[in-house]
Amino acid sequence: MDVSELLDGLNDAQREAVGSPPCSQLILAGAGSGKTRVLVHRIAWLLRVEQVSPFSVLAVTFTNKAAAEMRGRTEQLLRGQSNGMWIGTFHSLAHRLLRAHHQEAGLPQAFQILDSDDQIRLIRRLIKAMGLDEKKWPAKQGAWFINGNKDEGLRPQNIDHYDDPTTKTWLQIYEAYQQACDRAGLVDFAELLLRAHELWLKNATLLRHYRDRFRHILVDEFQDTNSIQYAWIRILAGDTSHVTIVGDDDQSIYGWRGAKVENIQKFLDEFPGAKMIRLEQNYRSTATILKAANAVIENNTGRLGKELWTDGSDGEPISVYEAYNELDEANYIVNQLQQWQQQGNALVDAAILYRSNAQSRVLEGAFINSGMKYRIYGGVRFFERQEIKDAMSYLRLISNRRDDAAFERIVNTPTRGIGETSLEKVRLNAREQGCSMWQSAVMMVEQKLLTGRASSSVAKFVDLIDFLSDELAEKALYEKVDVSMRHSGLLAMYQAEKGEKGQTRVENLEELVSAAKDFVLDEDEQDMSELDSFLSHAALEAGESQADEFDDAVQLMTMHAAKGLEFPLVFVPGVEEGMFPSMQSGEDPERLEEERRLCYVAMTRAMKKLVICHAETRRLYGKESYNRPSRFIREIPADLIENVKLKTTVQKPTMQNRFHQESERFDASGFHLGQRVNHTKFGDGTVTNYEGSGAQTRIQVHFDDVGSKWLVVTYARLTALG
Ligand SMILES: Nc1ncnc2c1ncn2[C@@H]1O[C@H](COP(=O)(O)OP(=O)(O)OP(=O)(O)O)[C@@H](O)[C@H]1O
Ligand SMILES: [Mg+2]
Repeated sequence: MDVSELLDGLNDAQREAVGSPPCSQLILAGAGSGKTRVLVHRIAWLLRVEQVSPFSVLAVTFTNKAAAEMRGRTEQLLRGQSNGMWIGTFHSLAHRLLRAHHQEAGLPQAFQILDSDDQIRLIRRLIKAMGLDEKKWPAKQGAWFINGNKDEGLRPQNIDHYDDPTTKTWLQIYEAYQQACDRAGLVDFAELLLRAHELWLKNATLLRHYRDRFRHILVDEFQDTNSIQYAWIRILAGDTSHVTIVGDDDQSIYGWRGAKVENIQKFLDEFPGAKMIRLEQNYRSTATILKAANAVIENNTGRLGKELWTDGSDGEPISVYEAYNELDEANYIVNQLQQWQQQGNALVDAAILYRSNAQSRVLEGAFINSGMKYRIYGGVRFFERQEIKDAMSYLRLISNRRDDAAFERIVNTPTRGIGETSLEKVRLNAREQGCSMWQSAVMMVEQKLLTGRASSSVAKFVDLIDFLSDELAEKALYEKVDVSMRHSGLLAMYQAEKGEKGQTRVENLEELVSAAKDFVLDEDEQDMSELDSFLSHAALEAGESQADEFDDAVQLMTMHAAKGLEFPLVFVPGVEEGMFPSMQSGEDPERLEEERRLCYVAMTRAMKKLVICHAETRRLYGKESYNRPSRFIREIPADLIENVKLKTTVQKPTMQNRFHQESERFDASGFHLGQRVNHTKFGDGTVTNYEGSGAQTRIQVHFDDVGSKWLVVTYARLTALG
C-alpha cells in the first residue's frame, strides 16, 4: 500500500505527529502551522496504516463547516467512505448520543432543540409568571446564568447561593426553566452537553460500550473547550483511549463563554504519557502578516510561548485605512474589492471580519448599492429567520405536542383571534396542572373554560394541528413542510405582506420546501423519523450552509466565526478603541488580552493581503462616537504598515454633470466627507454622510446649531467653507 502521500508535503514535526503509533498527543502550535492538516492526515494514517476501524474514531471540530471539511478531506485521503466514524461539533455529537439513548437520558423520543432565541423567550415568560420585574431580571441575563452553570456541569441543586438573595432568585428561575423544558421535551444547547455527560456518569454499561468503541479521540481547537466538554472527553477516554488534542493558547477566544485554556495543562496532567509536539513553521501567511500578528500577540502575558516563522516572501505591506466614518469605510472596502476582481481574483477569496454582527448592516448596504455579491455567515441565518421558524414550529408541534415554545410561537400566527388574555389563562392552567400548553388548551376547550370566541379559535387551532399530523403521517417530508405552511395560512399571511420583505419571506418558505426535498437521513439516524431528524438538523446547523453556496461572493463574518479558516485577502473594519478592543474590555486586563487574541486570530486568517480600517466617527446602535485608532494598530511595527488616507468624495452635481455624471469627480469646489459647509437657514455644519449619485445625491450635514439634516445637494444651496 502506498501511504507516502499521507506524509508527503509534511515537515518533520508534522510527520512525527501523523505517523507515530497510536498514542496520546498534544500538538501545540500557532496559527497556520498545519494543525488541522495534521489532524486530518492522522485520522487517515490510523485507518490506512494502523488498520484502525472507522468505528473507533471520534473527531471533534468547532463548526459544522469544519466538520464537513474534515470528513471530505479524510475521505479523499482514504479514497472512500469514512462510514462509522463520528465527526462533528461537541453539540452535534452530544445530540447524536442523546438521540440514540433518549430513554436512558430521560428524554422523550421526539425531544427538540431549543435555540438561544427561543430560550430567551421562554425565560422571559417564566420571569413574568413568577411575578418578577423584567427590568430587574432581564431574560438575557437569566440565559447567561443558566447556560454558564450548565457549562460548568451544575444543576440548580449543585449551586450554592450563600444566602445571597440575587443568586437565590436566579436559581429559582433556573429551576422553573428546567422544569418547563423537561415538561415540553426541550433541550437547549448547553443541556445537550450536560445531559450527554450525565448519561455516562449514570450509566456504566453505556459508558463501557462507548469506551470500548472510541479508542481514538481527536479534538481540534482544544483551547476553546469548556469544563463540560473537557469532562465529556475525559470520561469517554478513560485510561484506555488515545486522545490527540490540537490547539493554540494564543487563539483562545471563548473565555467569555466559559472556555478554559487551562484545559491544555489539565490534559498534560491527566494524560501523563502524552507526547508533546510543537509546529513552528507557518504556511499560511506572508512574512509581513506573520510578523505583525506576532508583534501584537507579544503584548499578552502568561503565554505558553511559541515561535512562528515562515520561509515565504514578505509580500505586501499591511494597509491601514483611516476612514471618515463607517460609510466611507464600507465604500473603501467595496472599491478595493472591485480592484481585486479586476485583477482577476475571485470574490470568494476575500473576507471581511468584524468584531460585532451589528457592523455588517452598513457593509451590506454598500454591497447592495454596488451590486457586488456577498454572503453573511452567522448574521440572521436561514433557519433563524422569522418565517422559517414559524413554519418549523408547525412541524415541531406536529411531531411533539408538548413543545411549548413551538405552541407559543404559532398559536396565533397567523392571527386566529386568540388574544393574550386567553393565552395567559392557558399558561396559568398549564402551570397549575403541571402539563403542556397543548394539553392545557385541549382541556380548557373541553371544559369550556375560555370565552366563546377564544374557545372556538383555540379549538380550531387544536383541530388544525391534529388534522395536519393525521393527514401528513404517511407523506414525504417535503409534503409535510409544504402542506402545513399552506393549510395553516402561514404562507398566505406572508404572501399578503407587501413589498420586498414579504416576497423574500415567501421565497424563503419555498426554499424550505426545497431544503426538505434535498434532505437525506444520515446513515446512523435510520431509526429516527425523518421529520425529527430534519428539525434537529435545522436547529444545529442553522445557516452554516446557505442557498447560494456556489456563487462567487465576498464572505462576511465575525472574527469568532472565522476561526480555523483562511482567505487570501482579509479586511478588518472598525479597529478603534471602544470597538476593538470593545468598550467593556478596555479596562479589564483579562478581557483585553482575550480581545488581543481575537485580533491575532483575525490577522492570521490572511494569506496574502491584510487591510485594517478605522473611522474617525462611527454611528453604531444609533449612537455617534468619535474613536481613536485601536492600540492594536499601534502594536504593529510601523515599517510593516502602509497608511492610506484617501477620503471618499461626494460628487457635486451641476447642470453639466447631470448629463455627464461619470465625468466629474469632486474637486475643490464640491463637498467631501468631513467638509465644513454653510447653509443659509441652518448655519454652519459638517458633511457626515451621503447617498445616491448625480442629481439624486443627498448628503447629511451635522449643523452646529440644529443637528443632523439630510439635504438634496442640487437644491440645498450649500456653500463650502474653508
Ligand atoms: N507542510 C506543509 N506544506 C505546505 N503547506 C502546508 C503544510 N502544512 C500546512 N500547510 C497549509 O497551511 C495552511 C494552514 O494549515 P492549517 O489550517 O492546518 O493550520 P492550523 O494550524 O490549523 O491553523 P489555525 O490555527 O488557524 O487553525 C493550509 O493551507 C495548509 O494546507
Ligand atoms: Mg486549524
